[in-house]
Amino acid sequence: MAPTMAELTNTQPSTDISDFVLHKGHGVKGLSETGIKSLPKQYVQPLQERLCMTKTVPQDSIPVIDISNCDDPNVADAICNAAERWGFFQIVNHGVPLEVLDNVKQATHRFFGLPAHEKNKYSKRNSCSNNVRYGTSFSPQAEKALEWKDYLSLFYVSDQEASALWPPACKDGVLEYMRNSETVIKQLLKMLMKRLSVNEIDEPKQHLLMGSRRININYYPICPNPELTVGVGRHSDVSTLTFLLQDDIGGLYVRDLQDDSWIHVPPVKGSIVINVGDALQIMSNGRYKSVEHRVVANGTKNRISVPIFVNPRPHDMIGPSPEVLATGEKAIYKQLLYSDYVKYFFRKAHDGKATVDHAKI
Ligand SMILES: O=C(O)CCC(=O)C(=O)O
Ligand SMILES: [Fe+2]
Repeated sequence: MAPTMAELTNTQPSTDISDFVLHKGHGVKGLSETGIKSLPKQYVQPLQERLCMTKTVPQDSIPVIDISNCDDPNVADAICNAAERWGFFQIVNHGVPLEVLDNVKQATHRFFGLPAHEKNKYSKRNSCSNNVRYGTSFSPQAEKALEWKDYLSLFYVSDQEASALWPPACKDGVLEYMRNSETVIKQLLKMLMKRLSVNEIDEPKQHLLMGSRRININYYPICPNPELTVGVGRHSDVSTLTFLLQDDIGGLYVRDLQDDSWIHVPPVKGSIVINVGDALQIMSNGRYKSVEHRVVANGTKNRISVPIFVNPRPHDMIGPSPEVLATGEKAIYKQLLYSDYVKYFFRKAHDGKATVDHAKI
């Protein structure tokens, strides 16, 4: 049984908290549910990593784009302009049924609602596959301060593997959401690549752009002293595109490239948040922006999100597209093996744009 608040407080040695959260699999959700009243010290972030509300701009927002008519050149323009200017946008009327979005949110709550010992079957230590991983924070062994988030990360190989290995509590909802997202992901990539003079997405290009997918289900429980920590620290994604469903709580902030402020991404019913990842920034030779973002912790509400990271395959080489360089533009990024790039990202704590800077020539 989970300890009570009196048994598990800030006065406990940090090894007890780590054992409870990390090793026994209670996660920060379990910690939050003990009724803990103050933030354990290992979650206290350095000042510069907390989001200072004076650096947020409440009146600004990223574009919300209606994509019901994908063949309309104005829609493609809006998508490509947003990818260049913001690196982030929301789409509505995208064709993924509301019911599918609701089902995957329910599936997420079902998984995190399981007892710790059930979730812990999928931890790094216990999981029977590297493609299924339950964990907490981002990279606890590399971090000086932990992040207030639990997750289940699922690397998709095939429906058959997913059926055999993914947790029964969530697999159907997650698979349904993945299947339903495929058409719109292809449409978005087609529009984005056209502006880069890639007029046809043939099979090799399709593999490079979306040859592998990872889906995470994230849980950000109620946090004591949310102002002292983060849900997710500043980072950009290593994907080509990220396709993110959030619930109605809010808390995701995006860096405004023009003035360094942070902009909230408000929940819009039925919308999907799309962001450019590092792989697309590299392939576009810097034209599309993989922008830093972060999630704040919340003192009164639990939040979930479900990102699909649309990626190259691990063994693909990524670099600026030949079509982009055909005009004589100078490459600003090296050619890299995608799996090396991803390993570099996961070896360290979240650190803003350091991963993509590492790919510069
Ligand atoms: O929870 C969110 O809204 C964003 C999560 C995120 O940025 C990520 O998982 O990479
Ligand atoms: Fe992200």
